[in-house]
Amino acid sequence: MALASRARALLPGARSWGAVLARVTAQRAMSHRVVVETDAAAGVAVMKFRNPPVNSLSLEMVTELVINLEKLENDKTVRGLIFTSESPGVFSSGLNLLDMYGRNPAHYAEYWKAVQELWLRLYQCPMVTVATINGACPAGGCLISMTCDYRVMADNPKYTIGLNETQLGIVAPFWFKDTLVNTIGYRASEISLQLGLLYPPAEALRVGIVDKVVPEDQVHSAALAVMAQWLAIPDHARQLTKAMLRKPTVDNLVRQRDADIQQFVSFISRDSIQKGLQMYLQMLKQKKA
Ligand SMILES: CC/C=C\C/C=C\C/C=C\C=C\CC(=O)SCCNC(=O)CCNC(=O)[C@H](O)C(C)(C)COP(=O)(O)OP(=O)(O)OC[C@H]1O[C@@H](n2cnc3c(N)ncnc32)[C@H](O)[C@@H]1OP(=O)(O)O
Repeated sequence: MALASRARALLPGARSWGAVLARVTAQRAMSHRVVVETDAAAGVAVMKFRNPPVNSLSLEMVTELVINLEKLENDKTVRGLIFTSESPGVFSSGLNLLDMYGRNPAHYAEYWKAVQELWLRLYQCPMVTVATINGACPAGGCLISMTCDYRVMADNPKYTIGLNETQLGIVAPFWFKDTLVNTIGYRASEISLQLGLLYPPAEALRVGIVDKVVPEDQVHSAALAVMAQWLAIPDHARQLTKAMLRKPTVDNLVRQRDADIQQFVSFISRDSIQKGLQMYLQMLKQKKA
């Protein structure tokens, strides 16, 4: 029931329960953009991103993430959750530019509501969450990892992490900013967010946007070791502490969710922003060529 209501909230175009379930089932049947492997004995699940080519957070991917998260939260045997990319090289390229470019306002609103839902769920997740950053991690990818309790990054100078929105000519929403400030502090956020900085591992560790940098072949074992340390703490004490620390930031978005959606739709629909996104997409294509 809870799953269906979540799906209905995320898929407002669907008119009935049947339509909601048919749409979700169809999405699932088409592909699994998220793969979940659970070690019941250890009480740990690993959620792997599988949305080629670059794990962009498309509407479908975001919806699958939310549905899988809700399932895991309802599974009382799972106490810890690790996020990683199934294919090393790109953890996540962030929000899907094609969900923010050349679409209509209804689509932008639906997309933004889903992205909000994902952040709200992740930031308040009662499980211990660890991001195993085994590839590039810009913008929305960085946001996902910053919602986790701990971040382990592979020591590969090709991989960078940060909120680079300004480099695309867009403005990170206030709750992205809040998450960054909570992670690295105010002054570092002023520099990081205005310049749209992407940090390679050593700098990422120095600024505190990740907590540990390890050789690439040890990134998964390091994440498991961190998880074991966190799972040694009694759940109820850790969960209440996490909720207490994060509640003001969560409340800030919950209070103004609809206004935030409207602001996003009006901002992203501007000709100048659409033009900027078009140029950025072209730049990505040219870089490839
Ligand atoms: C006043 C304010 C009010 C409200 C706030 C309003 C608005 C705020 C809005 C939005 C916030 C957005 C946050 C985001 O997450 S935006 C996304 C930012 N992401 C990036 O900048 C990353 C871009 N990508 C890359 O840098 C690279 O692709 C890479 C390092 C991740 C991987 O490099 P590779 O060399 O391995 O791969 P590529 O050849 O570059 O890419 C392959 C393929 O994938 C396409 N692509 C890449 N990233 C994205 C993406 N995020 N979304 C969609 N598609 C993407 C790329 O174009 C290539 O496509 P083709 O194969 O050429 O078709």
